[in-house]
Amino acid sequence: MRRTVIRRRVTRMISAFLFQPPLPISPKHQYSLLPLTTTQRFLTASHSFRTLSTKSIPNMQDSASVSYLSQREAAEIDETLMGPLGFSVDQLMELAGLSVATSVAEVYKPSEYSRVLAICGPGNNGGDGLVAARHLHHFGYKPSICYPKRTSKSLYTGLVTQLESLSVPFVSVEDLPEDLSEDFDVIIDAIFGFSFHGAPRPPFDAIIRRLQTLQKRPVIVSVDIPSGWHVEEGDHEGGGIKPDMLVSLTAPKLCAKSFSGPHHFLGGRFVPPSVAEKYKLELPSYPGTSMCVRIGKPPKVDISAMRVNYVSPELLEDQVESDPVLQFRKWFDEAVAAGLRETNAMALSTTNKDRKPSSRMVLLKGFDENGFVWFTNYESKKGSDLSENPFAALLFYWEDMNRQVRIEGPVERISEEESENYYHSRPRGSQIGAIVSKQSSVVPGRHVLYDEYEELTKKYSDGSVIPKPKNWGGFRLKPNLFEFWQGQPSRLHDRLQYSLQEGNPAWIIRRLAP
Ligand SMILES: NC(=O)C1=CN([C@@H]2O[C@H](COP(=O)(O)OP(=O)(O)OC[C@H]3O[C@@H](n4cnc5c(N)ncnc54)[C@H](OP(=O)(O)O)[C@@H]3O)[C@@H](O)[C@H]2O)[C@@H](O)CC1
Ligand SMILES: Cc1cc2nc3c(=O)[nH]c(=O)nc-3n(C[C@H](O)[C@H](O)[C@H](O)COP(=O)(O)O)c2cc1C
Ligand SMILES: Cc1ncc(COP(=O)(O)O)c(C=O)c1O
Ligand SMILES: [K+]
Repeated sequence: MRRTVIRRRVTRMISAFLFQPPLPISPKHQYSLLPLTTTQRFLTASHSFRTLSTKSIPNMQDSASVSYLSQREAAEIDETLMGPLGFSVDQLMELAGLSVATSVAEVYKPSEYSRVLAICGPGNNGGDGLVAARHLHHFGYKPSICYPKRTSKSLYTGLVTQLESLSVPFVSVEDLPEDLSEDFDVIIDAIFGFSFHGAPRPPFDAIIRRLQTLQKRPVIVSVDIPSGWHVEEGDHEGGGIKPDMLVSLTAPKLCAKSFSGPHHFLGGRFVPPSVAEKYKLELPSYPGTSMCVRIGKPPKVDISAMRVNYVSPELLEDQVESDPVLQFRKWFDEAVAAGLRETNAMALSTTNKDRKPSSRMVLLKGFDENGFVWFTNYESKKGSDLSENPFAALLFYWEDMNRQVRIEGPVERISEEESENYYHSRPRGSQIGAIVSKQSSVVPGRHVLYDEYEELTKKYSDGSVIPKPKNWGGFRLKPNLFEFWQGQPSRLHDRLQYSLQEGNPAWIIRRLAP
């Protein structure tokens, strides 16, 4: 009985919130937003063995636009989340701080940027900084905290205790080193958030002045608002801090429009659709299980300076299998166990009769001592290359494991029966796709494929057998050469090559110079 009354009251509160007119957000507050680029994925690559990153590339729909909030809207959303929508401040702060920590980890790897100073202000922005520091500690960074104006609320004393229990040092303003660049790689600016107003008061005024003079290092990561900036007008007087990274929470505030640093991220993956609808919020979708998403323009990168230093266990002659197929099995299984996506994706290189090479990705569908099998259209470019020159090279790159495998050898078609069996094991849509696609031929437009696909889908909607096109089937490459490559520091990689000599079934293992 009581529960029904409460439920009714909550329902009323939520609908009151939903039907209240939203504050207008003008179209000029919509800015463009780009999906995660290959470059960013490259930059986020770590330096040793990793397990699967759950990140995926956001689709193009995400790149429409992003809305900006006024100070009033930000405060109103905050109240709504913690009122009718049932969140507690602790929860939001935890998620906000985690978003900040994951954004930092996306761009600044602990191997290069381990020494973090979180400067925390008196409000919730400061609380976000304390939470972020705790997560960064667990991510492998070495955070220190400067928290000059503490509050006695249990949420904050709890956050301080948690950090102290991790032996995270607290530094007073007076004890901060003269030259911040000597002791720190990253500064988390968690001084003021969206409730900042007026001019900064001591001791934060002096701290902000010090941040204004920083050059390249340490980098500044501002939480929600670059401290000292006007929440809506930004750095309106000029000369404010120039953060390298801004992590906007919930949605960017108007000041973020004048942020010109290289890394703008959005965090706070907790906005329910009702809030987004009411405030007409255009927000990007968060990729996979990520707590943050890059917004704004992609960073300018110096391509010539892009490199990853591989660190891996050594690959030694006496540790590998004498049979390369077994060695491949071992690495393949390890890549699968590490959760890599499409472990069976491989580059297939062929040449035509004029010795012109061409490469494309295909999926490995089976391998054993008889060879490595993939499926395709026999009348495709690769199919015609292989009929002109029945030799090919396969290449696997398991990036997260710093491993590459090369396989070369003659190629032949598999039996019709094998191809039939495999074809009918595929999803029916892909079977129809194979009929529709005269692979590698010119198509006047997507609609041509789609129309035929629709037609055939109808035709086979009764569940009857979809006949395999004659020109679709498998190839098998019988290896006569393997190379197992393991990335190592200073480009001194391990390369173990397996080759066969005429008339001798035993594989010869040789180390090649990297
Ligand atoms: N969904 C959300 O919205 C979420 C919001 N979250 C976070 O909360 C932040 C907003 O927090 P907040 O409201 O506590 O305000 P914030 O700006 O941290 O500090 C206010 C303090 O600063 C002080 N102060 C103000 N001006 C000053 C000055 N000139 N010089 C000196 N002091 C000044 C002010 O004192 P007062 O002036 O009131 O005496 C008060 O003590 C938001 O930006 C985001 O980071 C996330 O945690 C979760 C999700
Ligand atoms: C990861 C990945 C896997 C692919 N797997 C296959 C495959 O197994 N068979 C296939 O015919 N095409 C596959 N494709 C498409 C090919 O890369 C290629 O576009 C197509 O086969 C036409 O190549 P061609 O014109 O050189 O013959 C795959 C593409 C990618 C990116
Ligand atoms: C054109 C084409 N054919 C075949 C395949 C292999 O698909 P399946 O795994 O269904 O055999 C792919 C995979 O990407 C493909 O793109
Ligand atoms: K801040």
